[in-house]
Amino acid sequence: MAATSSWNFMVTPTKPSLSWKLSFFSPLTTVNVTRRQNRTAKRFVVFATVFLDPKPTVLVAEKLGEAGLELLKTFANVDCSYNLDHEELCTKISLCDALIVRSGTKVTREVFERSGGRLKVVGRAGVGIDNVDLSAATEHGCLVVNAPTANTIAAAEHGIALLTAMARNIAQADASIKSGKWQRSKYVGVSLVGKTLAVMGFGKVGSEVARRAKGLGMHVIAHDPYAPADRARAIGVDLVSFEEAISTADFISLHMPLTPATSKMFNDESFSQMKKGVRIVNVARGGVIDEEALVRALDSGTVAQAALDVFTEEPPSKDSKLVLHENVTVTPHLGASTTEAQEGVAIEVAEAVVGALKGQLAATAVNAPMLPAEILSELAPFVTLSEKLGRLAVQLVAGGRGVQSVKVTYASARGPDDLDTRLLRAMITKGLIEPISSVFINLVNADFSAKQRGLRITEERILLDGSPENPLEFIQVQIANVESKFSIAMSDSGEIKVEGRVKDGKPHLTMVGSFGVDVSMEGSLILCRQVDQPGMVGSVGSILGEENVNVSFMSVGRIAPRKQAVMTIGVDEEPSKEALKRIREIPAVEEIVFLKL
Ligand SMILES: NC(=O)c1ccc[n+]([C@@H]2O[C@H](COP(=O)([O-])OP(=O)(O)OC[C@H]3O[C@@H](n4cnc5c(N)ncnc54)[C@H](O)[C@@H]3O)[C@@H](O)[C@H]2O)c1
Ligand SMILES: O=C(O)[C@H](O)COP(=O)(O)O
Repeated sequence: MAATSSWNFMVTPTKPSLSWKLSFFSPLTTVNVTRRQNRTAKRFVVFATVFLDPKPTVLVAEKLGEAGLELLKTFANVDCSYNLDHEELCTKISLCDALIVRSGTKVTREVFERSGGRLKVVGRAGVGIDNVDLSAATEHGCLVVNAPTANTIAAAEHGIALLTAMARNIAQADASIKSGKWQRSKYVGVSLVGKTLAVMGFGKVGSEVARRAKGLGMHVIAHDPYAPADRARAIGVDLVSFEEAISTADFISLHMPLTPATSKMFNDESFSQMKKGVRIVNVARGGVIDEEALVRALDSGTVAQAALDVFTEEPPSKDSKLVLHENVTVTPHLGASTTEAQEGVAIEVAEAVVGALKGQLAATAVNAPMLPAEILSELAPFVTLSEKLGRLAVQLVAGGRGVQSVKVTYASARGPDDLDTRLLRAMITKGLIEPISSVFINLVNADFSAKQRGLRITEERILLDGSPENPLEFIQVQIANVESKFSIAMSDSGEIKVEGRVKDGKPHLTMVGSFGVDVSMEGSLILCRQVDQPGMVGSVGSILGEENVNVSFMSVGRIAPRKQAVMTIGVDEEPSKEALKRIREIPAVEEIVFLKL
């Protein structure tokens, strides 16, 4: 399928509404024309808006590099309004075809609602789209594009800047001398050379931090259950388990995305496993740290110092104990803020926005539709099944050599010429990559993104007898050379294996490892391996009930009565870590895993 084939996000010419828009004179000037004013004026406005100024209007709501602005101006009217409050943004938005922001502007559902359908593209000049309501964007037919690569080096350099500044008390000493003091003995620092740095998350930024830290003479280890071990080895870094990384490091630098699995990953329990006097840098996302637990760890001396660029809430409150702590160095989310990176993201996002306004599908599109409706109708449930199988398989990975080798098996009665698997492969890739990374996958970038991460996807077909009426009988996804958090998920030949089918138009999980199950793949799942005995459904169900987690179904499959069993529980809400811990502590429970579909 061609990348630019018909898709839903197209820009239509400006239509004047009751509030007449004089886009001919100034893109964002609104003039209210009363009904008593003469018809000629109205006709002129309509003519001017639609015919004399066919250019789309782009609202740039946060400072954007000059090169990006120039590029936008070749194609659109550009309005740079950098300090709009939410109401001002909502008021302006109905006059705009595209909006460009960084992380400081909240693009809420209300923004899409009040755009009255005119807003067609939101460009995020950076990686994270936590500030954009993606579901609302998609529901309103608005494409979201980002700039995922241009600020990587800037973020890595900022990580190193914080690491060295923290070790030598630069910020504290600077403040001290400016307040008239000369405190040489108070600000004796620690050396970096020969110390162990644990890089948590070995993706684009993490690997660049590791490379630079090696240059400073540090011993660098990394934890990333999904990164290819050979890529780490190539720059002299060993991939180790979470426990080994945090318990052996003198310095810890965080570079994983904020996901349900990484949220508050650094908490009382993990701080207690760290070396006393450890130093922590965070240029990833504030939410990966339990900030109250970090204050406790700093007060007790478990953590000697922290250097933070990102916070759970930005800006943090003025009386934040963490920010005001004397052993903490802070910057206001400056990781991407270099002249060079901002020029880079400006060009990257401007190209994507202009392309989108022309109706092209950018490789950096975050919520792009995967296929035209006519093809989707037959494959739709298999498309959903593919993504969910990918999501499920990757969430079962615990470590090993990284997610490098994935085999997909399609069982179908249709011959290879009648079944184009490109879309299904792209959806499996989406499912495998998105839960663990800051990259968003669409049909254009799926194969490239997989290759860039060192992920090799091989496909195999099983030709079944029978009627080719159904496109596919089942799809199987296997990840080789990894360990699993749920031992049952390992097949007899040592891969993580999940298999699914479409039943009554809905995706169903039918196999986990070599264990047959049959559950609808909706919401989220808890898989629980246990000794088969009476009362288990009740015990688990009541813990979830007490935690206000709604159960959509529970099913138990077992090898033989009173032997091993697997309970599959569908849940509408995400159980807290505490709830999962309580279930894990039920004596008959052997292992448990929560999977977000
Ligand atoms: N402070 C800033 O201004 C700034 C700038 C750029 C990026 N960032 C942030 O830095 C982070 C990393 O960005 P990136 O571009 O390198 O992303 P990336 O997707 O290239 O890398 C993220 C890595 O984290 C790994 N990972 C996922 N879950 C993990 C887990 N549970 N434990 C350990 N590793 C895990 C992934 O396998 C991947 O290799 C993101 O949160 C991003 O938003 C911040
Ligand atoms: O997600 C990102 O790209 C970084 O966190 C940078 O955000 P910023 O563009 O607001 O500096």
